[in-house]
Parts: sequence; structure tokens; C-alpha cells
Amino acid sequence: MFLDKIVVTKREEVAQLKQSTSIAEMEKTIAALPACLGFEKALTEGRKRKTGLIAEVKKASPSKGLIRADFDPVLLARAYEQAGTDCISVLTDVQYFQGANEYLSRIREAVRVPLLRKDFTIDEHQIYEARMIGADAILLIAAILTTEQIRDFMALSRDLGMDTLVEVHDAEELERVLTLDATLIGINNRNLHTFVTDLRTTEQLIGQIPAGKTIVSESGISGVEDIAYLQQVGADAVLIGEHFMRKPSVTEAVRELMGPLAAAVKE
Ligand SMILES: O=P(O)(O)OC[C@@H](O)[C@@H](O)c1c[nH]c2ccccc12
Repeated sequence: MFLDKIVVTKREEVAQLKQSTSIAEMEKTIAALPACLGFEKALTEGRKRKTGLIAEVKKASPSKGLIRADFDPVLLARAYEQAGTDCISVLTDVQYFQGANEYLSRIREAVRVPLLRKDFTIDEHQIYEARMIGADAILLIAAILTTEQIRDFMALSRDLGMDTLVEVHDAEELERVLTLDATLIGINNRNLHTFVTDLRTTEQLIGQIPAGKTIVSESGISGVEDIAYLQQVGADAVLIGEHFMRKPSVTEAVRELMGPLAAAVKE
């Protein structure tokens, strides 16, 4: 199964990372960095449309293979910025998503938009690494973490100045996450075991979430009617990758998708 395979890969990566650098060394580098941009803030009080948007820089995926042939991470991120996306997500996993840490650090230099490091975080070392390469937030996937790990990783991220997007896909994961003080919760419409995507996952889970949380609906979103539906069921923001990556102009694609229902009507 994909998630099990990727966790094995990540354990190897973490072992290598631990050999190449220590936490003390990483802390030194981090101390000299500028403060993070507010990722969660950009999706709440700062958001530009009724529905917040995290646009993803995604070259390939394990289920689809290569998604965009003329992939230039910096040009794509600039185009997203121009279209007024609230935040940008950057895949850094090499093996399954053809991502790279370098993509995130180059994008960091090029735009003033808060960045999510989209990867499979299973160890503290990766959280320091995320901060070093320029992330403003990291993804924590409940399916591969214990509740205690999520709690500890949220605390460490906060100490380093980063926000966390805690991702769930089913009721059991959501229940665990709701015992923590996570304020930014992602509902992944894609089952990471089977890769089947169903937007109704958001509708099914959102009812269990108490008021005051910011809900991001993730994956498989591709039409104005999808945005309308997710608005109607109560999502505060959406995370979209593939739909934009398949369009020649991602700036136009963002405007087309987010314009009709969301542009003018910021509450
Ligand atoms: O390309 P899509 O279907 O718009 O999906 C984007 C994003 O939600 C997806 O990349 C994603 C959501 N959670 C993840 C966890 C790991 C890797 C990738 C993901």
C-alpha cells in the first residue's frame, strides 16, 4: 500500500538527514532566518476571496505520473501569486511526486506568499528542515502519525514559527485530531490507500468539526461547481493542484475557477 511504502522511504530519508546534520546545527541556521509569513492568517482574516485558496506546485503524482511537462516551479509560483492565491503548497517529496526541497527554497526567494511544505512528515528532523528551506507551514497527515506525534509536531512547528495543516480522511482520524488544539484542519477527499477521490468526504466529516476551526477541503477539485458545493457544505478554503497544473496559464485558471463564485463576495 502506498502510505506504508512512502513511510518506509521517509524513514530512510530521515536516517540520511540525521547523518548529514544535527538539530543543533539546524537551529543555528534557523536563528538567522527572517520570520515566517502567517500561513493560517492568510487563510482566515487575510483571505482575498470568500473561499480561501492554497494553490499547489505539483509536477507529478503516484497515481497520475507526470502531470505537467513544462514544469518550472518558480514561474508557476509567480503566476499563482499574480492571480492572488492566499497560500502556495509545494510538494518536496522526490520519489513519488518528483518534488524537491530546492523548489521550495527557490519559490521562497521569488514570492511573498505563505508556503506550505507538502511532504510526509514522520520525524522532528524534517520539521527543522522544513523551516530551513523556507516553509511557513507544514502538513501533518493523521493517517501516518499517532495522536501524540501530531501534538508534539504541532508544538515544535509553533516553536519554530510555523503553522500546521493537520490532514484527515476519515472519522477515526478526525476524532483523534479533535482531541488536540489544531485550528487548521485539512479534509483530504482522496483516500491515500486507494487514490479514489470523492468530494463528499468533506461534507461527511465537516459536521463533526466544532465552530472556530478553519477547514481546508483538499484534492480532486476542478470546477466552479465544485467550489460552489464546497462553499455550501462549509469549507473555508480549498487546496488545488492538478486542475491548475493541467492548464497552460495557471493565472487564468485560478481566476476562472475562483472568480465567478468567490472573487467579489468576501464576507
Ligand atoms: O492535485 P489535487 O487533486 O488538486 O490535490 C492537491 C492536494 O490536495 C494533494 O496533492 C494532496 C493532499 N494531501 C496530500 C498528502 C500528500 C501528498 C499530496 C497530497
